[in-house]
Amino acid sequence: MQLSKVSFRYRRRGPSVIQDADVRLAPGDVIELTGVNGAGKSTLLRLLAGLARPTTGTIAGRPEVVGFAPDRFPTAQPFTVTAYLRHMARVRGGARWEPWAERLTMDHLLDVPLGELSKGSAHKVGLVQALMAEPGLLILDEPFAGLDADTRETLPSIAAEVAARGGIVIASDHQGGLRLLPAVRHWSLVDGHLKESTATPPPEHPSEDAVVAVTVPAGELDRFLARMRAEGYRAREIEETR
Ligand SMILES: Nc1ncnc2c1ncn2[C@@H]1O[C@H](COP(=O)(O)OP(=O)(O)OP(=O)(O)O)[C@@H](O)[C@H]1O
Repeated sequence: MQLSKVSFRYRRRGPSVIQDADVRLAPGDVIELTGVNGAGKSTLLRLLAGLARPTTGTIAGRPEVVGFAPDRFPTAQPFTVTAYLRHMARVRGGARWEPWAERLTMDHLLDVPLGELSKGSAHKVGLVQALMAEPGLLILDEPFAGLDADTRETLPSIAAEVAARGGIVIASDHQGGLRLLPAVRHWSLVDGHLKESTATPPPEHPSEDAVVAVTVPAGELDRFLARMRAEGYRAREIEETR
């Protein structure tokens, strides 16, 4: 996917929110987008999603299936969570939403009307509708805001899995939630200009390794190891010696 000299302004004589963004996204990229409030992160994400069109410049090669989880999921809709997700699954050609709802621990929310959801719960519904169609481009606007600890921990592995099957993942994030993943690209928006920084933020504990042993049911071993590796840890099976 290629952005070529992309600029965007909301009003004809208004200021350019995005100026001359020239950037390429490759399958498997995970990108963290930062910038101060009002820098234009949501605007850039909407341009990438195809929900807004560049004022000038072009965006080419957008993957066919785009999943977009907005920063504020629109809850003013007369559905329960299940009815909404079923509807979205039909729109998405029979996509499976149930495994995602389970993974994001939403069982207790399924019968709740959208309008009665808390901010974090509504956000999870937005995540499920974005993930269910196996997007080639997954766009997450402030995905960690308001999420409970379990879901915050799950999200990086989900991003890594989407990338591992060739999807592009881009998330605006103030909280560094994706930084543990290996090979994350860092974009920042400053005065309308999109900059890529090559410097990876230093690990929190640069020279210290801790080794832990974890016991998991044999049937879950492969999934557990894959999840740990997706999050950038070195993980291997140890032969039981006792
Ligand atoms: N619909 C709109 N009409 C006019 N201006 C808008 C509109 N939406 C956003 N803007 C302006 O565009 C600029 C960028 O907004 P945007 O929401 O993209 O920033 P952001 O980086 O996502 O901010 P935040 O971190 O607060 O979510 C801001 O100056 C904002 O006021």
